[in-house]
Amino acid sequence: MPAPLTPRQAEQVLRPSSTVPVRLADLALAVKAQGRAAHILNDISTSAVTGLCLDSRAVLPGDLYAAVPGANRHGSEFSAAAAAAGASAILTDAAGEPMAAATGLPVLVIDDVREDIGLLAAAVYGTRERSPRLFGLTGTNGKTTTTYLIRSILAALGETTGLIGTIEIVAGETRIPSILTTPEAPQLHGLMARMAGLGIGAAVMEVSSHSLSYRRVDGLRFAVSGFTNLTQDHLDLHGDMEDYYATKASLFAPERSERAVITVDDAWGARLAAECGDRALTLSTTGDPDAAAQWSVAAVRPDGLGHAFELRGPGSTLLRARTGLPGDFNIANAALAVLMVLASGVDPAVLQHALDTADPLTVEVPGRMQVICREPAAIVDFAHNPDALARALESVRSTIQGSRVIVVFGATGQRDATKRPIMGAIAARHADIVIVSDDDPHDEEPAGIREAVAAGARAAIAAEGLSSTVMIEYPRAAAIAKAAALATVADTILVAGRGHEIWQEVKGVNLALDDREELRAALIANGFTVAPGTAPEPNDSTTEGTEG
Ligand SMILES: CC(=O)N[C@H]1[C@@H](OP(=O)(O)OP(=O)(O)OC[C@H]2O[C@@H](n3ccc(=O)[nH]c3=O)[C@H](O)[C@@H]2O)O[C@H](CO)[C@@H](O)[C@@H]1O[C@H](C)C(=O)N[C@@H](C)C(=O)N[C@H](CCC(=O)O)C(=O)O
Ligand SMILES: Nc1ncnc2c1ncn2[C@@H]1O[C@H](COP(=O)(O)OP(=O)(O)OP(=O)(O)O)[C@@H](O)[C@H]1O
Repeated sequence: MPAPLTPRQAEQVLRPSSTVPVRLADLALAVKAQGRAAHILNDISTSAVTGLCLDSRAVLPGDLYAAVPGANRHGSEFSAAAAAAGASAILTDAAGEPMAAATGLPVLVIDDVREDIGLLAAAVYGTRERSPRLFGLTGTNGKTTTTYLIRSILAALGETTGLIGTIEIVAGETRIPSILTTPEAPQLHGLMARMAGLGIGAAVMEVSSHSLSYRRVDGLRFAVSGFTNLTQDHLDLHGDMEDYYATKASLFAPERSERAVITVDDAWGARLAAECGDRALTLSTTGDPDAAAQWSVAAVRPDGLGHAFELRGPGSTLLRARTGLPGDFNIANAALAVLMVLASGVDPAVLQHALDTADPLTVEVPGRMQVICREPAAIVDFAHNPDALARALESVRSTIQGSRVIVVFGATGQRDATKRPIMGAIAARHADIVIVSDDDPHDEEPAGIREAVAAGARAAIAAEGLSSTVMIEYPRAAAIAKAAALATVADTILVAGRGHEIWQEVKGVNLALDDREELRAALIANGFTVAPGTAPEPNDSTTEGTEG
């Protein structure tokens, strides 16, 4: 496995090949124009910057290093490191001023760096003038899958599209694994400028609730934003569902998103649609004839591993589509992708032609309902919250008499602990054999996490009279091996929670672990024939494109 790129190498490949220097004084004026204070220390009238960066470890020569207060440290503690890396100036707040000024570099001091970081990143990279047409996806589940589907439809329409999300960042020939689902504002604006420089006309990105909380998408204007669904997740950050909703909903503010496509299958979607008014297209995927939506999924029928369906819109508008992706929820993702492309202004007849001729909704999404073997059916999926796990388990249940569902999963350490027993109970309800193992324990003791998940499963079995069996197996590779050893050809194995991930973090150490590889090897060891891998994966090296 090639070594991961260093933060500086990653920064280098995600930036535009050149930028016009921007004077610090002009950046100060941009902040003041918003009615906020700004002053410059150690100034020389020619102070100018060619990039913006939030991390001293990624600073490139000529950058403005943005030193923000974090959960652990104030970024100004890294001022000297940023200066040593070649930063031309530092952007910080009053608390960061002394350490930043001590470097002798010019320092732009403003009240709250995160509040203006989008504005400043847009100014440094000129993204207000030149940026790809942007599609944004938010919601608890389905963002990654839907971004791949949109990109695939746009490719079928002859368009090259950039991609930013949990799995990877793709900008032309550059393709690198992601650190964050939604990068920080400076990197996003740099990427937009890079893509524009490469002649990439559209970009599709996941917008996490963290990114909205941390103002990472500030200064971007989305042509179309889409909402998948909202169920429990990230309550460690948001505290309650109301805050989680309000954060997600902020993507759809008129100054941020021109158009919206909102799945109204849950009450949160219905509320968001009401708040968006005319800017939103609404989508119902439940088959409920009384659903109040402009577009609805109808005439669903199984087609290979996936489904064919119709999208019925206002008047007699009709689009026919099919997706080869397993899982009922992928109908919803596919429908949302189609409508987002439609909402971007593509002619319905042209879109229908692309859907009919290129099968764009059958693209493989790494680690999302990824089929490793057909007999037994063995699937790796990223489901790592209660709703996703329930829906993934429901959708893999075979109709073969006597077939069992075996699930392997765990829960992440140092994240929303309330999910653990809930997910255990869901597994006990939907699977016959529940093998509880580790996810990313991070710094938490793994035994306690496993026990909390298993306790939820056992409690559900006792309370609901379920017949499922619960066992604890670790490390995760052993749990996967156990599942393969227990399986017969009629059974289904679902390895849930880690999807495309290739590193497991245990107490600060990254251990190589790829569920797909472990599952393949375990199945082969038990005499089963596995499906060949099809999707090329991003690796930790990158090919750079030529800017046009
Ligand atoms: C909880 C969270 O989101 N934290 C983010 C936050 O970190 P922090 O406040 O702890 O930062 P800190 O460690 O105190 O450091 C303060 C500042 O010093 C800088 N620093 C730090 C060390 C150094 O050597 N040099 C340096 O410049 C840091 O870049 C930071 O700006 O600011 C950092 C700088 O941008 C982020 O990298 C970091 O994301 C961490 C890595 C993270 O794991 N975030 C996750 C939870 C996240 O955002 N996830 C969502 C998806 C969630 C989902 O849907 O599953 C995402 O969009 O990725
Ligand atoms: N529309 C959906 N509704 C419910 N569950 C879904 C939906 N789409 C996908 N899932 C489930 O959620 C998992 C994650 O899917 P995906 O990566 O597409 O979503 P995501 O929103 O990007 O998730 P994350 O933010 O956690 O990366 C899938 O592996 C699948 O189990």
